[in-house]
Amino acid sequence: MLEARDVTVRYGRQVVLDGVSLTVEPGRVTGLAGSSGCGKSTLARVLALMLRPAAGTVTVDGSAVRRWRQRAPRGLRTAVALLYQQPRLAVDPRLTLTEIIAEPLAAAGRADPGRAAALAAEAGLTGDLLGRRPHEVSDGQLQRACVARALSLEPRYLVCDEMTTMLDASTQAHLVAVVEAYRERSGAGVLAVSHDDALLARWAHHRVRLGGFEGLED
Ligand SMILES: Nc1ncnc2c1ncn2[C@@H]1O[C@H](COP(=O)(O)OP(=O)(O)OP(=O)(O)O)[C@@H](O)[C@H]1O
Repeated sequence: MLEARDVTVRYGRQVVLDGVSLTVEPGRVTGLAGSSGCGKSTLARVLALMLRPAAGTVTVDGSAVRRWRQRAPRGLRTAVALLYQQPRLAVDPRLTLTEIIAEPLAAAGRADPGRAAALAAEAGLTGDLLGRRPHEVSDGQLQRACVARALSLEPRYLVCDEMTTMLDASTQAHLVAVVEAYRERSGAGVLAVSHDDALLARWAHHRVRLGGFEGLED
């Protein structure tokens, strides 16, 4: 289980999360909804070990997180993958899509071009796109590469923060299907953050609304 308990986050004097708790179970999709600015992305970053909360705890399959971002132990860092709304902010613009997808495997000393190619194909990237750099592809194509990259180290949890919000309906459906296929074969848990209630109604096993109705689930 990926769990945030009593998490508080402040930006300066603004309290963005005040004692919030949320769990993501293996093999299940938790939907996180809530109005704009209520702190969904902040909670997503805390759960992806990218942001240290001012108070509260995060545990990954029972291991308490004590160090964050690059200081977190590799085993914990790679257990949770984060997908953002804007893929252009998440990639090195100098790399080709193949290099972007292969990067985590190479960094882990497990370079495997065949696996990177298979992930790219599963994410719907055709061969002609793989040698291109981010500025030569669309947002949807770049997000496909980010999804392939996120799956490369077989994370136990995926945090999808408005992963498909900017994309057309068919790309959205395909990327959700790729994440779902991965979840079903790996047993990974998914946190799907979205302001799109219709998407969460289709995708999530249960939904949590942040802000005002904290803890209310359906
Ligand atoms: N790095 C930051 N520094 C200061 N304030 C921030 C920072 N990041 C977010 N905030 C503020 O914290 C609040 C919560 O932001 P957050 O992005 O977590 O909300 P959200 O629910 O994901 O919103 P949206 O649905 O619009 O993406 C907002 O008021 C935002 O302005």
